[in-house]
Amino acid sequence: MLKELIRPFQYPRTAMGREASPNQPVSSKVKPRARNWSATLRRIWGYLSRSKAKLYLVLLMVIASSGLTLLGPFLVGRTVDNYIVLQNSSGLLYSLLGLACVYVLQSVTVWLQNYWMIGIAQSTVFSMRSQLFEHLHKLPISFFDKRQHGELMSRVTNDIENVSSTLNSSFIQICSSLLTLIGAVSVMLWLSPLLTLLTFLVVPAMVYGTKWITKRTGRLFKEQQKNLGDLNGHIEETISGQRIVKMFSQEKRVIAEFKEKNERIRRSAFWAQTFTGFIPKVMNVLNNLSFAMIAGVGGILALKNLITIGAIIVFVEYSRQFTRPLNDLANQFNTLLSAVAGAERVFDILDEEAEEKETAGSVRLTELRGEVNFSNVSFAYDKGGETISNVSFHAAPGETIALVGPTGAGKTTLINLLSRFYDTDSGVITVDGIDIKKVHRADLRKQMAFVLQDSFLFQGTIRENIRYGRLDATDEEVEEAAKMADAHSFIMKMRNQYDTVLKPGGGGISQGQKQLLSIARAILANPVILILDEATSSIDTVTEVKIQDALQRLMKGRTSFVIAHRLNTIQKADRILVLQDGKITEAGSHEELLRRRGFYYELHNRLVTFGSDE
Ligand SMILES: Nc1ncnc2c1ncn2[C@@H]1O[C@H](COP(=O)(O)OP(=O)(O)OP(=O)(O)O)[C@@H](O)[C@H]1O
Repeated sequence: MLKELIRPFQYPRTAMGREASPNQPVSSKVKPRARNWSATLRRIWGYLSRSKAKLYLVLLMVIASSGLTLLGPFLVGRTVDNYIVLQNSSGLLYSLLGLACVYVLQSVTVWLQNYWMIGIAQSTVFSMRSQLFEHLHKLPISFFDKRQHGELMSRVTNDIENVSSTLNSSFIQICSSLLTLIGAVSVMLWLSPLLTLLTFLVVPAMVYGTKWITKRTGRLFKEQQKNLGDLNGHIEETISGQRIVKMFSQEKRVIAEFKEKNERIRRSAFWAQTFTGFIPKVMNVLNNLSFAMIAGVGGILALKNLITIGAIIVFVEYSRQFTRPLNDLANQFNTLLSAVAGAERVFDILDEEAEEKETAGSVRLTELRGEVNFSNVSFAYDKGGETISNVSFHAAPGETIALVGPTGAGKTTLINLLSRFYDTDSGVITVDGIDIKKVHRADLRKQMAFVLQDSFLFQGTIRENIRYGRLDATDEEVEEAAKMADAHSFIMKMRNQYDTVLKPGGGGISQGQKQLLSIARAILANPVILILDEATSSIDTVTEVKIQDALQRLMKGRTSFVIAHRLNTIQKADRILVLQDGKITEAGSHEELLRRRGFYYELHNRLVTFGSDE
C-alpha cells in the first residue's frame, strides 16, 4: 500500500508493501561486510583530526603525565638509597615533598588530558551522528524497503555510543601506554640489563595469551553487536506493530522470539566478557611471576653488592610500569575491536549511495499545469520479472485518474515512479512535457501531495501537523485549510483545540479524524498533482461522507491519481485505468469500461453487490 511510503516504522518488510514472513529473521539476511581495520581507523582519524589543536594539547599532557609517572619510582629509589639508608632526615623531607609535587602534577595532567579528550570524542560522535542522520534522509526509499528499521536505529544509537565511549578513553590509554612502555624499558635497561632480560622473559607468554584471547573476543564482540541490532529491531517492530501482534494473538510467539534473541545476546556477551576478563587475570599471574624473579635475582645481586636496595625497588616499580601498559594495551585492543565494529557498521550506511545525484543541468520546476504523461514505461524492482510493463497513458491538467486492479497489480508502483521514489527502467514519464528524470526530485515532490489511508501524523500539536504541508503557512491559513477539510469542528471540540498535542503516530484521535487532518495538510500544500490512496477500512458513514466531500474539494482543479476502492470515487473519475500484472488492460470512462464487459465490469458488479473494495 502507498501508505508504506511515508510510514516510518512498520512491521518487518522485505520489500515495499510486502510483509516478511513472521518467522523470517530479516536482519539475518544482511551480509556482514569484510572487515577493514586500517581503513576504518583512518576514517575515524579523519574525524578526530578536525580538532587537531586540542589533540596536540592532549598529546602534550599525555607526554607530561607519562614522564611524571616514570619519574615517581626513580625518586623513590633515590630516596631509599640516599636518605633512608644513609639516615638523612632533612634530605628525606625535601625528597618526599618533591615526590608529592610529582604525584599532584601527574594527577593534574591526567585530569586535563581526559577533559580535552572527552571534548574531542564528543564532537567526533556529534559529527558522525549528524552525518549519519543527514545521510539516512538522502537514501532512496529502496534502501529502507530492504532494511529492518530497528536495526538501523541501533546503528545510530548503540554503535555510535560504542565509538563514543571508546574514544573517550582509548586514544589517551594507547598513547600513554606506549610512552610509558618505551620510557620504562629505557630506564630498566639503564638500571640493570640482566633484570630487564628477566622481565622480558614473560613477554612472549603475554603476547601469545592476549592474541589467543582477542582472537576469540573480536568475533564475539562482532556477534554481540549484531545480536543487539537484531534484538533492537525486534523490540521496535513489536512495539510499533503492537496492534497487529494483539489482533493476531501473537504475544506468545513474539515473546518466544524475543527470548531467543535475548539468549543469543546473553551468550555472546557472556563469552565476550568472560574472555576479556581473562586478560587481566593472565597478566596478573605473569606479573607476579616476573616480580618474584626480579626479587629473587635482585636479592642475590644485592647480596653481592652489585645493585642497591633502592635500585631493586625502582626496578620492581618499573617492571610494573612495563607490564601495566602491556596489559592496558591488550585491554584497549578489545575495546577498540568493539568500537571499530560499531564504526564500520556506521560507515557502511554512510557508504550507501544517496538517491542518485540530480543530473547536471537539471530542470528546475516552478509553476506547473499538471499534465502527466506515461510513455512505454517499464520497471522491475529486482532483476526478476517486470512489475510495470510498457505502460502508456495521458492525464490532462485537472483530470482525475482512478487506478484499479487486483492486489499486487502495480498501482502503488506506478505512483512510486511518478514521484521518483524509484526510476523507470525504460520509457519516459513527463510532467508538463518535461522528463521527470531531468527534474530535481525535491521540486517534483513539492508539486505533489499525498493523502494515504493510514496517514502518518507526527508527535506534536494539530497545528504543527497540518503545517507540515507548508511550513511558512500562517495560523489563519492552517485554520482555513482545516475548515476546507471539515476538520475544524472536531478540532475546536478538543480541549486545547489547534494546540492539542497528538501522541506519537497520531494516537489519540480516530482514523477518520486522522484522514481529515491529512487532507487539511494536503490542502495547505496546495499541490498541482494529488495522490490519493483510498481507505479500504470502513469508517462510520458520517465521517466517510465528510472525507469524500473534503477530498472532492481537494481534488478540484488538480491532476489527481486515486488508488480507488469505492464505487462512487471510481465513477466520478475522468478516466479509469485497470492494471493487471503491471499492464494496463483496460482504460476509459466508467460507461465505456462497463460496455466492454471485461475485468472492470466484473469488479463493478462485485462492488455493487458487496459495496466494498476489490
Ligand atoms: N520494494 C519492492 N521490492 C520488490 N518488489 C516489490 C516492492 N514493492 C512491491 N513489489 C512487488 O511489485 C508488485 C506490485 O506491487 P504494488 O505495491 O505496486 O501493487 P498494488 O497494485 O499497489 O497492490 P495493493 O493494492 O495490494 O497495494 C507486487 O508483486 C509486489 O510484490
